[in-house]
Amino acid sequence: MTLETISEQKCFGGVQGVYRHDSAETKTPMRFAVYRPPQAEAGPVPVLWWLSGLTCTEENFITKAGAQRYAAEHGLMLVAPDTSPRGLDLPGEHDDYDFGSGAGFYVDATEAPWSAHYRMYSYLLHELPALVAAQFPMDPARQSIFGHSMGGHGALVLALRNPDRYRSVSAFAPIVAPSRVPWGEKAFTGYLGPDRAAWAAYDATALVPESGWRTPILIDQGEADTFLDTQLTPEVFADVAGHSGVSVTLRLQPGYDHSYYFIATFMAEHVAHHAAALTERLGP
Ligand SMILES: N[C@@H](CCC(=O)N[C@@H](CS)C(=O)NCC(=O)O)C(=O)O
Repeated sequence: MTLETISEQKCFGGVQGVYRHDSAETKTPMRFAVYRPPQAEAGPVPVLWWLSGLTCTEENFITKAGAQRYAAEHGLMLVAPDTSPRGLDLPGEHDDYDFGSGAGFYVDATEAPWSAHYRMYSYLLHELPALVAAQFPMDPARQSIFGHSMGGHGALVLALRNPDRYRSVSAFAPIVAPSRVPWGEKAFTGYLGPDRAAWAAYDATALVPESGWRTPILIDQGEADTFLDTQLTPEVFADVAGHSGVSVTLRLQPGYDHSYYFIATFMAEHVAHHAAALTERLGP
């Protein structure tokens, strides 16, 4: 596994890096960002995965969210991947902001031509963790995940389908019921085909009842977010989770919109939420 360093810069005593590798899952070069906290110099540290929303690359989070300060305080590594394969030119791939490039929706596509490359679910569950564990001082036994909007959807789906992999999950303005909202219906039709039965594997609200998820889920949602009622609908997830015995803290934040200004405002609390789970001693 060859890793190319794009940049490395000192940040809050640690190192913010951007890297590129050839992905076996997407059959494209993929970029991702890793923040190594100062504690990583002494040995492996827990890792907190961040998944971004529509139109983002690996850059938005590391330049706008302000998470490095809190990761350094708690001794957590942050990893932020890109949101889709890049460098392809599939038919229509770059036409819309909510489908194709920048909009991989963290699924393994089954519909041609996307199925050959748009395999972000497997990329994030298998390939990238193996690469990061091999190349950086990451403790694979301590992983958590969070994200924004489409990335909140990805974080919830990865966590709910893999409760033994991740200790905690949180989200900012997540898409929680993609099978029922226009962004999700468009993406899932394109990537997974018209059979809605196949969509449930990537729908947090459909997954949560049988997920076996155990730790409290934190969701922050701006009340002035213009996507709230049409695309995000967090109360739908909170209701179903509540009836399934999964604890969800849904915080509606007055005046906040969908932007990284909102994310940055509540970032400290999300990193602390994960740090508590990642540094808790498990077992006897
Ligand atoms: N209306 C927006 C929708 C995309 C959007 O709001 N993207 C959010 C995630 S869903 C984002 O994080 N954008 C990048 C940024 O703010 O840095 C557009 O067309 O660009």
